[in-house]
Amino acid sequence: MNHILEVKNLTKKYLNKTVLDQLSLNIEEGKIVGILGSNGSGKTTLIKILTGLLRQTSGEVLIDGRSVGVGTKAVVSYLPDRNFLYKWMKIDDACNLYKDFYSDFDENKFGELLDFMKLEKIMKIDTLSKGMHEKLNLSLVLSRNAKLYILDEPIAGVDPVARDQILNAIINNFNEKSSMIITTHLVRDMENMLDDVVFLKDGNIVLTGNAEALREEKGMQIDDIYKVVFGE
Ligand SMILES: Nc1ncnc2c1ncn2[C@@H]1O[C@H](COP(=O)(O)OP(=O)(O)OP(=O)(O)O)[C@@H](O)[C@H]1O
Repeated sequence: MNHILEVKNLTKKYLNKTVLDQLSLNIEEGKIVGILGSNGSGKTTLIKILTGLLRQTSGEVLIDGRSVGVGTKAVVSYLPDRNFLYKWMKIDDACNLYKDFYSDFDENKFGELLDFMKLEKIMKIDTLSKGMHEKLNLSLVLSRNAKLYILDEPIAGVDPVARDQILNAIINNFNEKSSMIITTHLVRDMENMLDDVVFLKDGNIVLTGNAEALREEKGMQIDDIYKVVFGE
């Protein structure tokens, strides 16, 4: 069994505050893994370390067998939890930016995803609604032929119809030779697409496993387990 991601004893401190505490985690190739946690549990901090935007205080992260750096950034396609495109752009400019930046960007796939999302290349970024922004960002990220996709809160703040469309796009475009990490606290909407789940609480993994096995073991949906773990 190959691991696309290996995290060993990962700790991140901001001054004296420990945000990730000796975290260890392996993710197998071909899996969609949900990192589930309430606000402030450390999800975005973990993702930023995996994508090289933040440096850990201690511990090791290997992606596809390599430490985080230029090499791993080339094989990771990352959807941040905020908009990353310039307001003056049209969707077509965003497409060209991605094409220039990432050799694995598939323009045809991007065109198909835009059609699916009912977006057009002539649209200006600053006229898009929040849901349309999320759909565009996701279309760009999914159009790369990456080994690992990391989606930070892909459906936060979008309406239920847009949510379904986004989830369908993720499921339909997931290539089983790649792997995906999705952070969310909207567990009910996402649990059916997750192979494995990791519950992150105050910087610690408090529960992890195969989603189906956990449902059987606990006799509950992952969403209900989440409510028990996080006391909602
Ligand atoms: N630059 C920083 N300096 C100090 N503390 C920080 C910094 N960034 C994050 N934190 C703290 O680290 C903790 C974890 O934050 P993080 O953003 O990783 O959580 P999260 O699980 O992604 O939460 P959310 O769901 O709200 O995005 C929080 O308590 C936050 O206040």
